Amino acid sequence: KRIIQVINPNTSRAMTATIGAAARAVAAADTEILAVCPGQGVPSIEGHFDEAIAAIGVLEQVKAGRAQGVCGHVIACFGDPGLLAARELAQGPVVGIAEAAMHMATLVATRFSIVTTLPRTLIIARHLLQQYGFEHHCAALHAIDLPVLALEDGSGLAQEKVRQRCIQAMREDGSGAIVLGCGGMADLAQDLTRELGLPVIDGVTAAVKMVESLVALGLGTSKHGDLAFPLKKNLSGQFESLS
Ligand SMILES: NC(=O)NC1=NC(=O)NC1=O
Repeated sequence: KRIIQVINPNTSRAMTATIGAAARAVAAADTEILAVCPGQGVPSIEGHFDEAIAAIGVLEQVKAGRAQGVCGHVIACFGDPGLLAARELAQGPVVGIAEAAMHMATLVATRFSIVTTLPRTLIIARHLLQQYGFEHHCAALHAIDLPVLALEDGSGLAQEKVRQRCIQAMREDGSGAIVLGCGGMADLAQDLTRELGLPVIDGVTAAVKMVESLVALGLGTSKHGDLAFPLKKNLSGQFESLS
């Protein structure tokens, strides 16, 4: 059995459970999913400040996962917080859910739309599109204008807003696929794909299958160059455990 660590970078246990369940639903029979979140940090990630805080928890979880012998890691927040830093720490592959969903969307459609949570996180998705080279593949970005944790409040309001936004995007954007822009939306993709009749892609499940593929191909994070293990130095205070 191989173990894939799926890290929810925020501290919401309910969202960690949603993410873990989505990952397990697609994992191969010989893949065990270890769904985790930081013990301390930020309850939801909705901006640059939250991402900076969450990145430390991601690194701590990657280090813990390595000690537990996981074969790869998923960063299950649509900002892919701490992705490159995590790759320096990791031996196995590290895949963020934004990059995973975007890559998958480009394989099934010439252009895709993104539906995410708060408008202030749209710039983060735009930055990732530029960083990953997908800005010409993304036709439009939309926000449901609800906070991330509205997805876990049990009312179904956020889920209905996501559905409405996806229907609008399908009608107006000229996109062939839609990317769900939050780890907490992971359980919506299959039903929306079926109802709307176009690929609605969740990054958690996409990332799990990409990590399985990378591991199957013997591809871990390259340690040749800038993703080599961090330079040895004395980290102080709360960062000592990351040495
Ligand atoms: N755009 C987002 O909603 N990003 C996210 N914040 C979280 O806390 N989890 C996400 O996926």
